[in-house]
Amino acid sequence: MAFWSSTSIFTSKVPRKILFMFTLSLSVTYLFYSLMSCYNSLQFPLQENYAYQGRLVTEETTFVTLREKLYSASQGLTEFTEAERTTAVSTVKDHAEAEQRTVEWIRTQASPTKSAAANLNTALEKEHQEFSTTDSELRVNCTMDYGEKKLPQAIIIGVKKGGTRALLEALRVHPDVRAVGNEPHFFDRNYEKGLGWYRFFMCSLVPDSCHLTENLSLCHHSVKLCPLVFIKDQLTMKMYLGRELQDLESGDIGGFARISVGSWSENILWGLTLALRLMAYIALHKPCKRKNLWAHMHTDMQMHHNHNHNRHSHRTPGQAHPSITVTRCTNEYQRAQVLRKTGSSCNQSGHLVPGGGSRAQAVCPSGSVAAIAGHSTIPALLPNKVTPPIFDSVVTWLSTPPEAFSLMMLLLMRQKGMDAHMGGELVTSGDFKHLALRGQRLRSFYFAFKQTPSFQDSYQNTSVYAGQMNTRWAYLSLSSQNEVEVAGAKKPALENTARKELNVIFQPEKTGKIYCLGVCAQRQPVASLSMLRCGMDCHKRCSRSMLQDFSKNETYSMLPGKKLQEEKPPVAVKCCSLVIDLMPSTLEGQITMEKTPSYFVTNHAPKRIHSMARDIKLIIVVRNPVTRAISDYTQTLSKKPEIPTFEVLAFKNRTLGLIDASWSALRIGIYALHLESWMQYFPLSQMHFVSGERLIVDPAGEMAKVQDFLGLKRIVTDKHFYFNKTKGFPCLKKPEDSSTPRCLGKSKGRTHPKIDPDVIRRLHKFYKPFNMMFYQMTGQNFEWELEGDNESHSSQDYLLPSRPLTSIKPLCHPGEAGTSSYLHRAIDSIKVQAEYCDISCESCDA
Ligand SMILES: Nc1ncnc2c1ncn2[C@@H]1O[C@H](COP(=O)(O)OS(=O)(=O)O)[C@@H](OP(=O)(O)O)[C@H]1O
Repeated sequence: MAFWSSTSIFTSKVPRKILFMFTLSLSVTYLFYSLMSCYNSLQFPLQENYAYQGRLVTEETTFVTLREKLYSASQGLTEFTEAERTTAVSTVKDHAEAEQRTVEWIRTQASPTKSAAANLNTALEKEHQEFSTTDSELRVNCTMDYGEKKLPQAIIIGVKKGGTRALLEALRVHPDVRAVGNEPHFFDRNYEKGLGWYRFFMCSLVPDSCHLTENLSLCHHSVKLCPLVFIKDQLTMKMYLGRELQDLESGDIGGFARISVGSWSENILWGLTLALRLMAYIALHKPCKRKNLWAHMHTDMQMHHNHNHNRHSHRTPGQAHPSITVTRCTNEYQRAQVLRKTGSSCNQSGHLVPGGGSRAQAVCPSGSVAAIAGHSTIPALLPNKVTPPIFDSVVTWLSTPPEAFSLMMLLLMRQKGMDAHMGGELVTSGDFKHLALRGQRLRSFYFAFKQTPSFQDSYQNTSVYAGQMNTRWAYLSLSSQNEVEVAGAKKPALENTARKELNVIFQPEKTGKIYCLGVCAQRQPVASLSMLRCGMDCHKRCSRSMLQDFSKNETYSMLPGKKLQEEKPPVAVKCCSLVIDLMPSTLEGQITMEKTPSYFVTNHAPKRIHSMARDIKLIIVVRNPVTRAISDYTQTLSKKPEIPTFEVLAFKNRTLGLIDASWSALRIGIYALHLESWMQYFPLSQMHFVSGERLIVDPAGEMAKVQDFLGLKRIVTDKHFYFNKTKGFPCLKKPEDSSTPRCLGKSKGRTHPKIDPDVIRRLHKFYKPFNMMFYQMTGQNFEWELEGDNESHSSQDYLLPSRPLTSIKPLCHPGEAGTSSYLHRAIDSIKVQAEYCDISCESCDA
C-alpha cells in the first residue's frame, strides 16, 4: 500500500508515469522470460541423474524416497524414433552375445571414421542442436543438491583422450553416482588450495541453506540464473529492495522482513512486486544520472538516518546519536576523488574532513561515519542504527560497489568479535585459480559470519579503516589497537593470501549459526535480472566509469597490508555457494566422483590421492596410445592451427627414426611408466582399466564392469545407449522428460588428420614393448598391436579386438615389493630392444 501511495507522485508527472509503465512492462516480461528459460535447464540438467537434480523435492522428502525416485527415473527412458534408433548394445553377461552385438554395431557404423567424417561436416549444424552435452555446458549446474559434501570415493584418473568423458557421462546416469561435470584438476593444478577447496568444489547449493539460520540470512548469487537460485536471490532482493523502497516509502531504515523461503508462487509474486517497486524507484529517482542519484540517496540517507535516529533512540539508551554529515561527498564520484587524492577522515563530531594521508577513516570514534572507500555504505552500518538483531539493519546499499560494502561489513563483523571471512564470488568461472591468474577483478565479494553475543556490543570507540578497492583481494587484520585494517597488496602475495583465505572459508564448521550475505556483482554483464539483483540496471552504467577510475588508480590502496591471522575456526559458507560448477552432494549410498585424466601422468597425484583416501577406487580409461596421441594432437591443433604437423612433432630425428618420447602427446601413452607410480601407492584391486575402444563399441559391456568395480547395481545397461549415426558414436538415450538425446559435444569424436602410415607404424613399434609391459602389469591384453599390424586402417578406425579383452597373468601383484625394480629392469630391456626408441632415463622419469 505504501508503495502505491508513494507512486501517486507519478500521477502529476506524465512522462515519469510513461517511463514507469514502460519499465514495468519490460521488467515483468523479463521476469517471466527468465523463469521460463531457466526452467528449461532444470528440466534436463546435464547431470545425468536428472530426476535427482531437476525435480523439486519437498522438505519432507527423505533420502530414501529420493533414491527410490532416482532409480525409477533411471529406468524411464524415452523411446527413439526409428531414424534415431540404431543398433543398441547390451550388457556383457556372456561374451558370445557381446561379440555378436559388437559385430553388428560395427557393421552399422560402416567404418566410423569415414562415416563420421563424412557425416559430421554436414551434420554439424544439426549436431549443434542435437548434441547437447558439451564441456562448456557442463560447467553450468543450476540445480539444487541434496545430501552431504564428500570427497570422492572414486576418480577417473585417466587417460587424456581415452574416452573419459564418455565414461563419466554414462556413469552419471546411475542414480548412485554423483559427479562433477568439470574437471577439478585438484591433484595436479589446485592442490595448494587444500581439501577444503576440493570439497567445496565438490559441493553445490545446500538445500535451504539460506534459511538454516533462525534469524535473517541473505544469500546472493551472481551465478547464472536459474529458478532455484532465483528464489534465493529473490529473497535477497526482497531484502535489498525492501530496504530501498522502504526508504522511499516510509523512511524506515530499520524494519526489514525476515527472510524465509516461500513457495514458488509466493516467490514469483515477490519477484513481480519487486520489479514493480524497483521500477518505481528508478522512475522516481532518475538513477542513470549519477549525480542526481547520489544526491537523492544522500538526501535519503541523511533524512532516514535522522528519522531512524529519532525512532530508535530508545534502543541505544545513553548513546549519542551523531548525525551524518557528509558534506564533501555529494556524489559517489566526487567522494572517490576526494578519497583518492587526499584520503579522508572524520572528525570527532562525525564530519568528513579532507585527510592528508592515504586512508579513509570510516567510522569515527564518536561512532559517526565519514566515508568509506568512496562509497556511501556507512550510513547503513552506523552504530546507532545497527540495533539488535544486527542483521535486520545491516543491508547493502544498492548502488554501492559491492567490494566496499563487503569489506566494511567484514571489518565490522570481525571487530565485533564475529568470526567473519571474506571470499570472492566467481561470476564467470568456476575456477578460482583461473580467475586469479587472469588478473580479472572479482566482481563481488561475499562473506560469511557467525553471530556472537559480542557483536551486539556498542560500537563506540572503534576505528575502522578501509580501502583498497582496486585490487582483487584484500588483507584484513586486527591491529593491536583493536583496529581492523584492510589493505590491498599486489600480486603474487595477494593471490596467495587469497587462496589461503579461500581454503579457510570453505572448510565447513558444524556448529554455530551461519549467516551469509552476498553482494551483487558490480560489472557483471548479466541482463535485466541483475536489476532485481543489484537493484538497478542503470546502476551498472552509472558506476562503470567510476569503477574504471578506481581500477586505474594504483595509489588508492589505503594501508600497507597485514596478513590476516586466523585465530578462530573457520566459518562454513554453506549458505552461499558461489561457484558455478559444482560437484553435487551425495546421499547415503551414493558415490561421489570426479574425472581429471591428467592425474594419471601427474607425478604427485598418486601420493596426494593416497593421502586423501587410501581406499579410493581409480578408473583408468586406456586407448591405443597411437590413436590417443593423434587424438591429443587433433585437440591441440583445433586450438592452435599453427602447430607443426604430427609427423614433425613425433620425431626427434625422423631420418634416424628417433621418436620424441618427451613430447607429451607421446609420453602419456607410455602407460606402463605412469602406472608404475600408481602401483607404488595403490593395489591393483583398487584400479579398474576400461578399454577406450570397447567403450565405443560396447559401452554397456564396459559399463557393466565399471559398475561392478564400483560396487554399484548394474543400472546402466544397453537400454541407455544407442548408436548415433550422425555422431558416429554411441550416445545416451534421452530421459523421458527431455527432448534432447545426449551425445558428447563436438570436441569428442573429432575427425583426425590423416597421418603418414609409416609414422603410425613406427609409433606402434615404439609403443609395443611398453604396451606389453602394461598388459603384464594390469593382467589384461588390450590387443592394440592388432591395430598396428593392420596398416590399411587409418588412425581413427576403431579396430576392435575380435573377442573380449583377454586376461593375462599380471606381472606384478598389488602392492608387491619389487614391482618397481621389476619394471625398471623391464624398461631397461625395452630401451635396449626398442629399435626406434630414444627414451633416455630422464624422459622415462619425466
Ligand atoms: N560415446 C562417445 N562419444 C564421443 N567420443 C567418444 C565416445 N566414447 C569414446 N569416445 C572417445 O573419447 C575421446 C575423448 O576422450 P576423453 O573424453 O577422455 O577426452 S578428454 O581427455 O576429456 O579431453 C574421443 O576421442 P576423439 O575421437 O579423438 O575425439 C572419442 O574417440
